[in-house]
Amino acid sequence: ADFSGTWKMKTSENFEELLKALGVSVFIRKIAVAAASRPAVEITQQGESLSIQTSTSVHTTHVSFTVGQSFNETTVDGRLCTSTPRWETDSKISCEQILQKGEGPKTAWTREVTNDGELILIMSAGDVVCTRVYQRE
Ligand SMILES: C=C1C2=C(C[C@@]1(C)C/C=C/C(C)=C/C(=O)O)C(C)(C)CCC2
Repeated sequence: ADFSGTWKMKTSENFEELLKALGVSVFIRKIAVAAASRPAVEITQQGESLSIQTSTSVHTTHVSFTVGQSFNETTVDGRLCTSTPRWETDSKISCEQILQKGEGPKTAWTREVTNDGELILIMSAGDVVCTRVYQRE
């Protein structure tokens, strides 16, 4: 599947609960929830390699990875981790994360392009699951 595109978020569920599960303070959570309510997501994909830029008013992340190869990124609450993305189906990437330092709930994400051209991001922390749906601009 092709993840490339400029994506705007349509719905988000449990984002604040996800940050809470990760121990983010209520003050920072309020900033993150407000900023993350209007993300600009830019994805370019060449074969197995993806580059994902996620911009908000207070924080922009940029990751590049090749499916099947581990890479360093940060968890959604900003902690360094080693991520291992794999194809779960030919249109869904599942990525397990291992914190590089310290302890915390198990985190992971999946990104999937659906048949009707939406992008679904699922982020988990322990048993809390956040679902965000994007549409191409
Ligand atoms: C604004 C965010 C902030 C934080 C994380 C982030 C970056 C959350 C945004 C995530 C998005 C926009 C995900 C997506 O939709 O892919 C921190 C808690 C580190 C600090 C406060 C601001």
